[in-house]
Parts: sequence; C-alpha cells; structure tokens
Amino acid sequence: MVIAKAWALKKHFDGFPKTSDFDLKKIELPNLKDGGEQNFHTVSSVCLCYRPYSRRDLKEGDIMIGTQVARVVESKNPAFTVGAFVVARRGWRTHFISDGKDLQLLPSNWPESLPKSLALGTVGMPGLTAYFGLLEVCKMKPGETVLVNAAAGAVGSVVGQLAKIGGCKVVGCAGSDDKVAYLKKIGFDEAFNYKTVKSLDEALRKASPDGYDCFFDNVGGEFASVAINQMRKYGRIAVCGAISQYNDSVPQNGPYVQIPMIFKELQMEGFLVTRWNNRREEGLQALLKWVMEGKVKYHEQVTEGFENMPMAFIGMLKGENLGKAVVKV
Ligand SMILES: NC(=O)C1=CN([C@@H]2O[C@H](COP(=O)(O)OP(=O)(O)OC[C@H]3O[C@@H](n4cnc5c(N)ncnc54)[C@H](OP(=O)(O)O)[C@@H]3O)[C@@H](O)[C@H]2O)C=CC1
Ligand SMILES: O=C(O)CCC[C@H](O)\C=C/C=C/C=C/C(=O)C/C=C\CCCCCO
Repeated sequence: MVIAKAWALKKHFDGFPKTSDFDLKKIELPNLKDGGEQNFHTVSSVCLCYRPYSRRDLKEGDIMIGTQVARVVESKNPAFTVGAFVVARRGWRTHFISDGKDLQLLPSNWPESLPKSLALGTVGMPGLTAYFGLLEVCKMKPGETVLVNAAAGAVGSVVGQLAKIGGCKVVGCAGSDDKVAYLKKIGFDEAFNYKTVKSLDEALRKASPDGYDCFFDNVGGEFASVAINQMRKYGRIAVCGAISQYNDSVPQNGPYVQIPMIFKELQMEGFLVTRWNNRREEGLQALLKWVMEGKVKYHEQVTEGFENMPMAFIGMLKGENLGKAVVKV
C-alpha cells in the first residue's frame, strides 16, 4: 500500500501567498486495477499561473494544481511500462494512480544526457509559451528589436534566445544584477535591472533608441504602461502574463493604452499556450533540437524536497528563481 503526500490549498491567498495557506496531507492509494498504473512523482513544477488559477479553479481543501514529471513504478497498462517517464498534471502530490488518459510520455527521442525536468521548462509548457508567443503572436521578423520582461525566468529566458535565433536584437530586464549578467551570458544584446534603474523610461530608451517592434509582456502593470510608449509603428505586443498584478488585493488603475495604440497602429494580443495544443509536438521538437545544438541554454532553480513546495512557489513569486523553478521530490 502506498501513502502519497499532497499539498492542499488550506486558505485562498489574500495578497502574497504564505506558507500557512498550505496544508500537507497524506492520502492512501488503492491497489491498481487492470489498465491502471501508479506513478512516482520525481520532479514537480511551480508555475506562476497557480496564483491566479487557484482562485478560479480550486476551493479550500483541494490539492494544489500543478504539473510533474513522474516515473512509472507499477503498471498494469502496456502503454506505460515501469521506468517510463511521463508529464502529468496531477497537482502537488508525490504519487498518483492514472488510467493513462491524462499522461504524456516524454518525446521518444529525449536524450539521456538531458535532465527530464526540462520537460517542465525549456522543453515543456514554458518553452512552448515562448515559441508560439514569439512566432504566432509577435510574428517577429529578422532585424527587428524584441523586448521581454521577467527575462531571466522560465518563459522569458527562452523568448530572448529564440528571438536571437530568429535574427532579432533582444533587450531584456530582470530583478537582480546576477540575473542581468546571466541574460548577457546567454546572448541578450542589452539587459538591465528594472529594480535599480533610476528611470524605466530612460533605461528602455538607452537599450533601444529606435524603440521596439515586438514586446513579449510577462509582467503587465506599470512596466507595460511605460514600454507601450516606446513601441515602433506597427509594433506587436504579446500579452503573456501579468505577474505585477497577481498578488494585488485591490486592482491597479490603467494602463490607458489607446493613444499609443492608435498613433503607432499597434497590435496587442493576449494568448494562452494551450491555443496551439495541436502543434505541441512541433514546438517540443524545435526546442529539443535547439537545446541539443547548444543554441538555447537552460538553467533550473532546483528546490530539494516535497515538503518545500510552498517555499519554492513563494520564492518564485518573490523573484528568487533563475530559469525554471522546479522541486525535486
Ligand atoms: N499565457 C500563457 O499561456 C502563459 C503565461 N505564463 C506567464 O508568463 C509569465 C512568466 O512565467 P514564468 O516564466 O513561469 O515565471 P518566471 O520563471 O519568470 O518567474 C517569475 C519571475 O517574475 C518576476 N517578478 C515577480 N514579481 C514581479 C513584479 N512585480 N514585476 C516584475 N517582475 C516580477 C521575478 O523575476 P525578477 O527577479 O525579474 O523580478 C520572478 O523570478 C507569468 O506572468 C506567467 O503567468 C506562463 C506560462 C503560460
Ligand atoms: O503546471 C501547471 O499545472 C500549469 C499548467 C498550465 C497549462 O498546462 C497551460 C497553460 C498555462 C497558462 C498560463 C497562463 C498564465 O500564466 C496567465 C496568467 C493568468 C491567467 C488569468 C487567469 C485568471 C483566472 O481567473
């Protein structure tokens, strides 16, 4: 008999999440039925989207939403043999039983040398978000200038590198000098620390005096209000996330975007990566190839221990992660 550990949402977040908002539970798993298999969850993702999605999708007492890479430890399903690795969206839990319908095997050509946890980051949902957001929403073209914020994170770090592969100039910003140094190391043309610059407006102007053709916005709020005024004519803004607003108890005012949008004839489009679920394999194979060729570098912020999941999530919201935040169980 297996006893799984799971983190539940004890109390809906009020402002910034606290460790006391989570509750560690033990769940006894039944024996396997024919056609079922049991997975041991080896690495778990902590994703920023849990913050807004928790309010919409969970009630207090529910297991936290989340995605994991899991290893099959017992199986009565021939499609998932013992030892296989799968990506599952089964929330913050150490073990679970599945009939296989909600599992995705890692791509069959996944190289042994590559950490399987990348299936939660650069070669997973965040990488796909960067890929489709840049190609399909920003519609970047060689020679253009691309701006991305939260640039040292899971999505942003891939955005910048894909834009370089696409022949663009890339400007990124992040919240520490170490993150800025990392952005330069992985090929960003310009990078700055948005927390220490005297004026965001000046920093953006200095990084690209001619303005920006594409803006991949992970942050929203005040940053977006400033950046929108530095877009070039016919610029495209991909609204991917709004981190600066997720923990607000009182909604922020603005931005009032109509004037620059009219005069510069801008396009601003929100998107969810799931729009391209039917092209998932294309995106994963492209990302896998670039990673294997060394054209896309990755970094993971690894927290050890399932008991530290809430801390890893809170740490990511505070900006403690470089690259994708994952928890090893
Ligand atoms: N539309 C879609 O389909 C998807 C959207 N997303 C969104 O993409 C964005 C990036 O996600 P992801 O790459 O996983 O996260 P990250 O790995 O980038 O981690 C979050 C980072 O956000 C930064 N941050 C936190 N608070 C603020 C703030 N107030 N202002 C500016 N930056 C802040 C921190 O970095 P720093 O030190 O730089 O402040 C932190 O490290 C999120 O908004 C997420 O919701 C993600 C997946 C899919
Ligand atoms: O690890 C997981 O479980 C995440 C799975 C997410 C899923 O597979 C795919 C799409 C993720 C989209 C993320 C979107 C954002 O982060 C954008 C943020 C907020 C959306 C607003 C939600 C408001 C609900 O009231």
